Amino acid sequence: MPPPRPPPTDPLPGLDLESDARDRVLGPGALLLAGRARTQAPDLLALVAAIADAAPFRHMSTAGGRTMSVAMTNCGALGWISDSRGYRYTTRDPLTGAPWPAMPDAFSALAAHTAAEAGYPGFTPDACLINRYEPGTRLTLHQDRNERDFDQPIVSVSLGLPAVFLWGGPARADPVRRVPLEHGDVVVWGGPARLVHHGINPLPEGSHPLTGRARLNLTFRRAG
Ligand SMILES: O=C(O)CCC(=O)C(=O)O
Ligand SMILES: [Fe+2]
Repeated sequence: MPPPRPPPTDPLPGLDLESDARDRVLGPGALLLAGRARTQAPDLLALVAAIADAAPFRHMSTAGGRTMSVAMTNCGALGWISDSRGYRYTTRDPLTGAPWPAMPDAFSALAAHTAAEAGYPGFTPDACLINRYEPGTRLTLHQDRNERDFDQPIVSVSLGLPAVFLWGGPARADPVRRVPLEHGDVVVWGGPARLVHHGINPLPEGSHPLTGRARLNLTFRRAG
């Protein structure tokens, strides 16, 4: 049975406001909010498809000359890119020369709401990186550090195939925990956790009713 509709006065219709048994504190400043985007997922995925029509998924290259296995695009005022000159944020899509597609209201509302639930009120993202993983694709351990203000948290939304999130520490050599992420899960990290190393294990083979052989991840940031 579908979940009951929120009353019409709900300012954020469609959001899953309930806590979940899989909710988990990953460490000081970092929370897994399980399933918070599940109800909205079909709408989010339709918005991703519209964004990818204007700004196609592409495999970016690194300064070292490698091609990233994760396919990426962006929406919002700023988009994260990597090329032979390194990592940075741009206002335009280098592939098309056009500004990145606008961030849909449903995206910013979800990010703001889940950030507030995790203890970061007033989060207004200006960048949403959209990652697409296929089975075998991984994201090696890294810190998100191309943003101006590390006081702003990161909000990360998982859609489609499940994945194992690697959650380390501020130092690269810190022990790494394996955190299963499912469709609709939201991870928020900031404050003392803002520069924790994290990554995604190679995606296992599988097929999801909404995304097929893929996992989509939305990473919301205040970049500028
Ligand atoms: O796919 C994920 O869950 C993590 C993505 C990530 O860490 C990033 O894009 O910087
Ligand atoms: Fe990251």
